[in-house]
Amino acid sequence: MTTIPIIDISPLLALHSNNNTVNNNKNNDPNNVPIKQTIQQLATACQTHGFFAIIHHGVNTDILSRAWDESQRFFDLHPSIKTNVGMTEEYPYGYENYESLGVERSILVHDTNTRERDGGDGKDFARDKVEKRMSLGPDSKETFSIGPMNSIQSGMPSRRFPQGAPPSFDEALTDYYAAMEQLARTLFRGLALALDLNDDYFLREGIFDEGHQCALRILNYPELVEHEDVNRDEVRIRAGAHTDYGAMTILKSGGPGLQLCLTPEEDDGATWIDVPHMSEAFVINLGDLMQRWTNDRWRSTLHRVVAVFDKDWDERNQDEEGEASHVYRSQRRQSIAFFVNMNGDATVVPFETCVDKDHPRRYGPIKASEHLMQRHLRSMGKS
Ligand SMILES: O=C(O)CCC(=O)C(=O)O
Ligand SMILES: [Fe+2]
Repeated sequence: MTTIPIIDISPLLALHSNNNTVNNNKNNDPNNVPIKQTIQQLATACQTHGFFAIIHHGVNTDILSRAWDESQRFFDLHPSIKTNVGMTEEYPYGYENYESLGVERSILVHDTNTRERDGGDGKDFARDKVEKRMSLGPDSKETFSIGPMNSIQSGMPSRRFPQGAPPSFDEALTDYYAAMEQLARTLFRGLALALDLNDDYFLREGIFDEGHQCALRILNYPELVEHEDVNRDEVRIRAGAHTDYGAMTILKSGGPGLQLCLTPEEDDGATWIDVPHMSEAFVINLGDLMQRWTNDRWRSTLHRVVAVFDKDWDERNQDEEGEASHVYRSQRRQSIAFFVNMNGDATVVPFETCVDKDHPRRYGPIKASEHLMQRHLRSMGKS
């Protein structure tokens, strides 16, 4: 299959009624025909590519458009406002600016504290530095993330929003986060049934409850402009190839560019296929934790974001006769990723339904938070 399936998840929404339990109502019965079809489509998609698009998901369009518009406005703010909640070791959210050259690495972490510590002169120095790095583009992307609402149960730090950004930004992200939590619960019911488990398997206390560690990240890929003399056969990377760490990711993207890898490794022979952009859909991809949990039956697939160029005129670059030359323009791209992570203390051991004599257990038990930490350290080259 050279594209990802589009799955209508409306039959799953009914599974959510009546205090999250499946009752005898026909629409809520996992054996009814539309639900069975959806479950079958999910099982096939998770096993083939670990990627699928969902439609008829029931997410309120006002929540979507507010989060979208507020994100765009946020990224248009002055760097000194955007960077005032920086990502640090104790606060793994906030603002980051990456260089996307195959490997993602943070090139900018400045927060208010750094500036305050720098004293009077330091303020200007820090701002200068921020702006220099911001103008490093074109191969850059910037992100802002928030963690769970419930810091006590999740054990994660309380949310921080940048001073100077409007309260409507905080509200829009908070509402979007809540809508994604609900969508994650709906999807979890479908995924559990696709694994022959009880529909509330993932939603049990201590596994995915108020103490989960989901993270919401808004992303901005600035516009890229290149001149005709650049080698057009070379792929321009906007987000380097990676797999996501957690259970799954719910992605809303604003344009083409996302690709998934059909081969397990990114090497010279790697085959990349485009994930089609559909404005009304979310793209779901499974993460490493789900691959481990399913004993490698389901896939956490390597993906990346590349620049898609259109030929355009360069009005700024006219010759003596006033003739403009060509440039190649890749539009600014925005996306919102919701990383679905379990409760930190949830123990993950391959499901019984994924282990048999032909598929012996490949992994021992691990706590979800320990798995995330291992993945994080590996990405930083520390393990
Ligand atoms: O921006 C996108 O479309 C994908 C982002 C992504 O894969 C990620 O943040 O993990
Ligand atoms: Fe990703």
